[in-house]
Amino acid sequence: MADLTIAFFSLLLPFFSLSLLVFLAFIVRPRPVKVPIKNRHVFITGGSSGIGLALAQQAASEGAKVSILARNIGRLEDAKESIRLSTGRDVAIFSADVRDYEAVKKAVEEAGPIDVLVCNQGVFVPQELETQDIEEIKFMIDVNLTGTFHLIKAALPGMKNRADRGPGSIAIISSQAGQVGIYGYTAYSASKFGLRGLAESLQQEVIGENIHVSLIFPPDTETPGFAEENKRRPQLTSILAASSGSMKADEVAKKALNGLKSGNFIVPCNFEGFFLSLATSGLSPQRSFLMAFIEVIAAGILRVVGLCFQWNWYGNIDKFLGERK
Ligand SMILES: NC(=O)C1=CN([C@@H]2O[C@H](COP(=O)(O)OP(=O)(O)OC[C@H]3O[C@@H](n4cnc5c(N)ncnc54)[C@H](OP(=O)(O)O)[C@@H]3O)[C@@H](O)[C@H]2O)C=CC1
Ligand SMILES: CCCCCCCCCCCCCCCC(=O)[C@@H](N)CO
Repeated sequence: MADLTIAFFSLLLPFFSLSLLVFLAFIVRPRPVKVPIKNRHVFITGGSSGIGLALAQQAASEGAKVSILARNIGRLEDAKESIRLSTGRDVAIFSADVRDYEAVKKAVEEAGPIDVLVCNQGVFVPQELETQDIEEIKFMIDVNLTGTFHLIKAALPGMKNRADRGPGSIAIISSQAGQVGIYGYTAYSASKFGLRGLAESLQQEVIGENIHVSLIFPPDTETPGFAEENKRRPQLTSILAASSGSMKADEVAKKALNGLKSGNFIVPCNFEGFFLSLATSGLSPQRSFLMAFIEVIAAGILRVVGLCFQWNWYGNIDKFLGERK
């Protein structure tokens, strides 16, 4: 018996692991790719604040030609000035509301063919569904989800005709609330989960054009938008979201930029996010056979870890509701 156990661990286990690795190396699709940004046109929505502004700053400092889009022209001008001061480079600014398809189309056409489109604009007003206004629910779906449809549809014709024909990228900023539902985020989570369906389907449609889709999943991030959110966030939302800690906008932007340059489909931003992405890998495309290997090996145990998180969250909800009664 002991001999068999030794044989299993010393011979069979390495053999099976190696076979799995080789198998995955052959089958993972799409193939790995690198998306350069130097001297290329990077178009970032929501680029006047928070994560989008940090992205614009970093892309500009890496030598990209950057365009940013948002509604408020004053804040766009401030962003342009601060990027010029910190990087010495000029960014083009476009004022438009992503909910207005014609306005988006006009801005995108004026900006010229895009190599890397970053859909980062987003609004988040957490509240329990029962008390949240229908208008606010639609607002989140319209800006976060429908707005992203508008952008991609407007940008695709130009992207297909991009000057250098090199690998292009469409990067979408989701949220960890787009990987797991969290109390107070019914509308917001729905808008962010929707982006995943959009991204998974879109990747199959644009792979033939050498365009690569990335979905970025940040945890709570210190931004002007987050400061606003905190003024009215349900306490339970904050308690559950704290399971994943918080990051600075610069750190998230760095992860997002590295993720899209590596052509990764799923881009986690922190330690917890890495495990959350493994636990929710589902049927998403995976370019790296090593990551695919980790996903396969970790699947069972991560389901147990995920259930422990749910146990903890429902415990918190129970406690909180008990205290309120
Ligand atoms: N901060 C966080 O905790 C987290 C944020 N995220 C996501 O990251 C993204 C950026 O968030 P963050 O940096 O915090 O946000 P901010 O609120 O700081 O900035 C939002 C940006 O989006 C623009 N924007 C908002 N609405 C529209 C619109 N209708 N049309 C065009 N532009 C618009 C804003 O400009 P203007 O108002 O002038 O239009 C601004 O430039 C969002 O998608 C968010 O969901 C994900 C996880 C965590
Ligand atoms: C199996 C392993 C599990 C690992 C841990 C899971 C932790 C999940 C926490 C989810 C937090 C959601 C924060 C959303 C932030 C956001 O989008 C708002 N600030 C609005 O912008």
